[in-house]
Amino acid sequence: MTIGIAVSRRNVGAALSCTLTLALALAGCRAERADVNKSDARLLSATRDADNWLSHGRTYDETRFSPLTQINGGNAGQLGLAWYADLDTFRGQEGTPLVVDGVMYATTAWSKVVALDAATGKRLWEFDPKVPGDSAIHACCDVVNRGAAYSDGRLFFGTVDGRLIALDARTGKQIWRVQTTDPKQPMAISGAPRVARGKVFIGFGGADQGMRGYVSAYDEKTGRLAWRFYTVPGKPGEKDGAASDDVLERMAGPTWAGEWWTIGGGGTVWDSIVYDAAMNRLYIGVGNGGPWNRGIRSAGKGDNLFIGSIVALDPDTGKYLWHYQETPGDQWDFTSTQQMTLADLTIGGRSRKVILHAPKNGFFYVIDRETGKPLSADKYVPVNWADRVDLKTGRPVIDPRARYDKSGNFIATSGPWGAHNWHPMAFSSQTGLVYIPAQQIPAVYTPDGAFKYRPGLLNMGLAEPGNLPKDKAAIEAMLQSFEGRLIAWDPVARKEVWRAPYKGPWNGGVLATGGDLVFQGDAEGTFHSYDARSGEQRWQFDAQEPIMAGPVSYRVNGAQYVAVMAGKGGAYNLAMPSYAAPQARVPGRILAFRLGGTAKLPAREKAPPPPYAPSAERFSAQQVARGSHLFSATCAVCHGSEGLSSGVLPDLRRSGAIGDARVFRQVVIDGVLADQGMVSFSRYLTPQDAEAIRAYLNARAREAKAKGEP
Ligand SMILES: O=C(O)c1cc(C(=O)O)c2c(n1)C(=O)C(=O)c1cc(C(=O)O)[nH]c1-2
Repeated sequence: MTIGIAVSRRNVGAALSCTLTLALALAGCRAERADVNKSDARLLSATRDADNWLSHGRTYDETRFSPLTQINGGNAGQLGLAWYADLDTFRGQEGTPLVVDGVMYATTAWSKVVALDAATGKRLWEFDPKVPGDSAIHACCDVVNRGAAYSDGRLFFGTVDGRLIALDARTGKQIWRVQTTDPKQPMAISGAPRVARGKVFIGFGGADQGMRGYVSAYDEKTGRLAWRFYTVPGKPGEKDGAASDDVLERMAGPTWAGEWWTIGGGGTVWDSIVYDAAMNRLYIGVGNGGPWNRGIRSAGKGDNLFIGSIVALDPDTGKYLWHYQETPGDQWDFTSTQQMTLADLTIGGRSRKVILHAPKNGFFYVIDRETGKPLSADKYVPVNWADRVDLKTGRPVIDPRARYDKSGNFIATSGPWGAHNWHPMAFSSQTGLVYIPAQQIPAVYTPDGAFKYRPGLLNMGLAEPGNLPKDKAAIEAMLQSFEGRLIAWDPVARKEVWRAPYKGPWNGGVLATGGDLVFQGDAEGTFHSYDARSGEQRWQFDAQEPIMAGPVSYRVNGAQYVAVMAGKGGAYNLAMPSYAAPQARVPGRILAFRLGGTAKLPAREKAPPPPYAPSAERFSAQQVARGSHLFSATCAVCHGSEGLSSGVLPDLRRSGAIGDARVFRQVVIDGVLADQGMVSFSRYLTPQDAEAIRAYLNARAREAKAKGEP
C-alpha cells in the first residue's frame, strides 16, 4: 500500500507546543499564538490582496493566479516594456520576485537579493551574502535561487552554501542567519523558503550527490530551530532526535534494504513546500533516491519511503500526518518536488480540497488533502515507465522493463529532466484549467556495473550519465526529438484542453490572470501571452535571452504590471550539449511590462565566438579515451556533454587553457579559479587524469575545427 495515514491531527496548531506546560507557560504560549496570527494575517488574506505578490505562489494555495484584470485579451497587444533591471551575473535566473506595497524583492543567482521600486525598477537596496565561489560545486544544478518569503517586514531566503537569512525588508539589513546544512557537504539551497505560523520552512538539494534529505522549521523572529523532519531513514538503530524519528523507524525503515546510508539515501526537499491554511498542514515534495539506481541503493528492493512522495506534516511540530508515494522505489530521478497547488474542485458532484501535482514522472495527480489518496492520476505527456496508476491501491503499474537494474537498460520517453520540472505551473479558478510547462526529453538508463561512491560528486549508479552518440547528426537528431509545450489541463475532466508547442524544452514558469491571460517565457527568449481559454497567442516580446522563471503580476498606482526574470542556466542548460556558436551573452535581467510601456532593451551586442584552441601536441588514443570517460563522469554535468557547452559555462574546446598543461593543471588540480566556482578537483582526479581530460578536449577541439563547426 503506497498510502500511509497516521495520526489524524488537524487544526491542533500551536496548542500542541503548549501541551506540556504549566499555566504560566500556557499564557506565554497563547500570547505567542496571537502574535503568530498577526504576522500571518496578511498572508492568509493574500487572495483578496490583488495589488501584491506576497509569497512564492502569490497565495498560500500557490495557484500563481493574479486576479488583476486591467491587462486582458482585448488589450494585451498594447503591452510594452515599462522598465528592465540588469543583474550582475550571466548565471541562471529562476526566481519568482515578491511584490509588497510597491517594492519588488528578487533573489538572483549566487543567492543575492535586490529590492526595486516595482513601478520604475529603481534599485532601493541590494544584499550579497557573499557565497564562497567554491561552494558552487555543492549545487547539483547551477547557483540558482527560486525566491524569497516575506512576513511582517522580514524577508527570508536561502543560499547556495546552506544558510537561511532573514533581512529587514525596508533596509536590506540582516536580522538573523542560520546554517541549515553541513557547509562541507554538497547541500545547497536553491528553493524558496515558505513562512507560516511564525515559522520559516526550508529544505535543500543534494540527493544526487549522496545526501539525505530533510526539512527544517525555524522561528521567524529568532532563527531558532523549531523542528526537523528527515525524509528517509538513516542508519538503522540510530535516531536523529528529530520529528521524523518515529515514522522513519516504524514505517519507512522496513521499505529499505542494503546499506543505503553509507552512499546516500536522497529524498531532498529542494523545491516545493506548501502550507495548507484551511487544514493547517504543511506538504513537502520529496525528491529522488540517491544513488538513482535502486539496485545499488537498496539491493533492488523496496518502496524506499519517503522518496518520490508528498508528505503532509503538522507545521507546528513537524510530525507526520500522511504521505502519498507517487514513484515507489524510484530509480529514474522522478522527484515529487515539483510545485504543489491547492484547490477546491467539484469532483463527482462533491466539493473536494485537493493538491494538483504534475511531478517529473509524467502523471497529473489530483490528491485528496484530507486523506492523501489520489482521486485521479493521468498521463499528461507520453509515459512508458508505468502503464497507469491503480487508484484502488494508489500504486503505479510499473513496466518491469523500466527496472533497469534488472532489465539491463531502459529508454524512458521522459527521463530525469522531467515531464515537468521546477518551472512553476499556474491554476485559474476562472477557467478551471492548470497551465503546465511540460516537456518530453527521452533518456537512457544503463546501470553502472562498476559503481564506486565518490563523496561530493554525482552518484547516480548509471553508466556514463550524459553520454551521447559521438556523431553530430545523431546528437542533433536527439536534440530535435526533445519537445516543450505549454499544456492547459482540465483537472476535473482529466484531459488536455489546448497546447502551445515550443521548439524545445526548458521553457519558463507560468502566470494566469483575472484578465483570462496566461504568460510564459520560452527557452528561445520570447515572452508570450495566450488566451487562457483558447490558447490563442495575444502578444509576444523578444526578451533577448532564455526565460526559465515564473512571471508575477501586481498593481502600483493603479497600473497593472507583469514581470519576469530572464537568464539562461539551471540543470538542463548546464549539462545539455549545444551546437550553437557561443553568443555575446546578455546579463540576467528583470523585465516589467504594462499597457503602453515604452522602454527599450539595449541592442544586443554581436561578438565572434572565441576560436577552437587545440594544441599541436600529440596525445595517445588511450589517453583520449580515458579523458572522454573522465570528462563524462566528472565535468559534463556543468561544461556540457561531449564538451558541447550550451554557453552557460565556458566551452572548453575553445578555452586557451587546454593548450597548456601547466595552466590546465592549475585550474583543474590547484583550483586557481575556485572563487568563480571552478574548484580544485584534486580530491577526485590525479594530475594524470587532468592531462587525459585535456587530451580529450584537444581531440574534440581538433574535430570541431576540422569539420568547421560553428
Ligand atoms: O536531488 C536533488 O537534491 C536536486 C536538487 C536540485 C536543485 O537543488 O536545484 C535539482 C534536482 N535535484 C533535479 O533533479 C533537477 O532536475 C533540477 C533542476 C534544477 C534547476 O534548477 O534547473 N534543479 C534541480
